[in-house]
Amino acid sequence: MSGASEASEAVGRRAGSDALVEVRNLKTYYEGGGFLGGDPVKAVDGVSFDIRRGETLGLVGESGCGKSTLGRTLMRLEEATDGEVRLDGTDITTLSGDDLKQFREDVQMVFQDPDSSLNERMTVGELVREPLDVHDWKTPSERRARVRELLETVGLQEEHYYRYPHQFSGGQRQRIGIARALALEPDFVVLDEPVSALDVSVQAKILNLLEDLQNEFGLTYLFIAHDLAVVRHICDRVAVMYLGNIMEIGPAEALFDDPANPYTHALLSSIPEPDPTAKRDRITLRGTPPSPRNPPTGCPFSTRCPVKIRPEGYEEMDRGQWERIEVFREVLRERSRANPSLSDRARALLGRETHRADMDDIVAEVFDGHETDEEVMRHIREAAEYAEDGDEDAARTYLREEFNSVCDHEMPDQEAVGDGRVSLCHRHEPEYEEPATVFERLTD
Ligand SMILES: Nc1ncnc2c1ncn2[C@@H]1O[C@H](COP(=O)(O)OP(=O)(O)OP(=O)(O)O)[C@@H](O)[C@H]1O
Repeated sequence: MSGASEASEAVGRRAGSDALVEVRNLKTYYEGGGFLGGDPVKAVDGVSFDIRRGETLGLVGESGCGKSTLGRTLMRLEEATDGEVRLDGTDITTLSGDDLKQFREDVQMVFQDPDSSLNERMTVGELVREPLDVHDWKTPSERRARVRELLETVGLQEEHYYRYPHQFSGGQRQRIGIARALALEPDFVVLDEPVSALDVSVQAKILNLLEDLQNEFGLTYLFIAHDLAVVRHICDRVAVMYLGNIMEIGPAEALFDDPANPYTHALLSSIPEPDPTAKRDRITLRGTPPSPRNPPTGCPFSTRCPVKIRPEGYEEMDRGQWERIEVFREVLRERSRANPSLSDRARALLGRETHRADMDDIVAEVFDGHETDEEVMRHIREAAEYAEDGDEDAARTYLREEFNSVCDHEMPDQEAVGDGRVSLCHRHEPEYEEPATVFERLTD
């Protein structure tokens, strides 16, 4: 069995058999557009998880990590590149004809921005009735009655039927969006940032409504959000996404109280602490995520991980020095990814110097004013020379070999880490220290 399918089996066993949605090794790539094509954007890059009947699974992560793409793939609004999505046991990635039509009744999506998802020229009644019309649901008079019932269910009044969306507040417009989503009595609803565009006071009302509706109709939710406080409040379990991968998934309380994965740790560390006297390990995340066109070969988080496993001989090096080496490697990665401008290429062809940042300047920028071991500086200069000669690949390979870490070149397995949680990190393997232990040392 391959590593990926073993992980999938493990995820399935842990989630039990009450899963409504089962996702296995799902990938959604956007083909490189433009004249020259290029590498695809690996927006979702091999995720496996279950969503149990009647639960709310939160999906969190920084902007661009693939949350919406994952949600849209589960809805068949994007085509999966590989892997499986089963809804109630049926793989939906290959459905067509009547089966696809039935699927479109069973699943619905609520969007962040009610303004852009509601046609301003339709009345509220027409908007809520539209899905019923499209699916030829029962008779016209039954549809009208259903719309009235739905308006009441989401807290709108019957007289709103003939009004237009622009006559409503943001919260009311989101209620219209929710009524539309519920029209065909779905089992599974993807809520994509459903309250992010609303005032805080309105957010709470919409969240309560969503909870009430879930209890009343036995709905299963995937709740996509960047606001971790909202997620903690409303979700039973949470999945933390980074660069197209799920880094950690598990019950909300356990995951928030005692994050197992270094990325979860760093993400939670960015939430302001309500009690300023409370002790919380603060870790600032350096840099930005790598491009999903060109993700790291090993662990997706390896280029920014504060507790990355270090090679022999570097374990005891102080944090600042190790971080500067990591920053220098990051600069080289960025430099080799950045396309030289046309004029730079022309100058290079003519044998003239280009305007790309001089390597000596970069080395000085990163290392000057800090104490660095002689031996480390020798390696840095050697790599800088390769880069200066235009061979960035050789520079990167040189540094990779010297500062080699398992995190750089091997994808970790999904490991069970207690309390029903699964986390993607080499540090859960027995020969390494757990992330929490290293974090504690770093923040002492
Ligand atoms: N239609 C598309 N074509 C090409 N690339 C896309 C497309 N849609 C999204 N992407 C890219 O895929 C990656 C994941 O995007 P996605 O919108 O799924 O992330 P997200 O986590 O939902 O972000 P946000 O929180 O900002 O909405 C990003 O790099 C994005 O630029």
